[in-house]
Amino acid sequence: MPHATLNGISVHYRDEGDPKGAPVLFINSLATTMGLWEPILPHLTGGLRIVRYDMRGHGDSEVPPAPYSMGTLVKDAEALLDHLKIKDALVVGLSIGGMVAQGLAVKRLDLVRAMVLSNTAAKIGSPKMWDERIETVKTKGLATMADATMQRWFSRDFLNRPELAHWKTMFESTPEEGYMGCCAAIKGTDFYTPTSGLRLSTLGIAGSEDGATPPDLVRETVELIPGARMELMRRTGHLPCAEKPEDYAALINAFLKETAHV
Ligand SMILES: O=C(O)CC1=CCC(=O)O1
Repeated sequence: MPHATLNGISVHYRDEGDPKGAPVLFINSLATTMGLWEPILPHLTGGLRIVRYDMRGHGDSEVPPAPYSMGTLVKDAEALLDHLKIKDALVVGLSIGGMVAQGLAVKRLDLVRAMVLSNTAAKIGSPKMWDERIETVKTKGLATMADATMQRWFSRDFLNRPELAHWKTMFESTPEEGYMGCCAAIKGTDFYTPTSGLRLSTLGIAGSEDGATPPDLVRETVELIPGARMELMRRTGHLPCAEKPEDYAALINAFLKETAHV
C-alpha cells in the first residue's frame, strides 16, 4: 500500500481507478479509516480517479502525539493532492473529513472543484464535550466508548445488523492518540465565517437518525454556501455510506454529472 511523507509524517493512501479520470478525494471521519468508503466504491460512476487516505492518527498513517490542529489536517489533504499533482477534485468529506474539506476549499480553491459535505458542520459539538471525550479516553480507554459511539453513528435498524461488528472493530482499532488528536482539532474549529465566504458547487448529505451531526446542523452549514443543495437520507445515521452505500453513491454520481465533473 502506498505511503507518502507529507508534513513530516507517513500518510497511507490509495490512488485508484482511471489516472486520467475526474479526480475524487474522500476524507474519512473520526475513528474510521479509508475503509469507510469501501462499500460505495463498486457503485460509483466508472472512469473516476479515486483517492483515499487515512487521516493522521488513523489506520496505517503515522500517529503523531496529540493534539492536532485543523490547520494541520487541512495541510495533510493539501499535501496529498499536491503530491499526486491533482487539481480540481471533487472532495467528499464526512464529519471531521467534511471540516477538512471546508478548510481545504477556503485555503486552496484550485484543488477543489466541488465538495460533498456529508454528516458534518462548520462547528461540531462544544469545547467542553470534546474535552470530556479526551478525558474519558485518557482515564478509561477508547473501547469503553464503543457502544455509545455505535448508538450515535447508526440508525436503529442498522444497530441490529451483523455488519455492525465491522464498524465497531474499526472504532476500537483506532489509536487512542490519534482519536484524542483529532478531538482536539474538532474542538478548535469554527468555520462559520470562512465557509460562508465559499463559492463553489456543494452538496450536503445528512442522515435522518444521525446522533452526532443531526440534519438541522448539517443544513445550517450547507446553507452558508449560496446555491448549495442538501439531501436527507432517511433511516440512516452518521455514516450513511456504510448503511446505504448504493443510495449514497447515487447521490455522488448525480452530483458529479450536475457539476459537469464527468
Ligand atoms: O461523535 C462521533 O463519534 C462522530 C463524529 C464527530 C466528528 C467525527 O468525525 O465523527
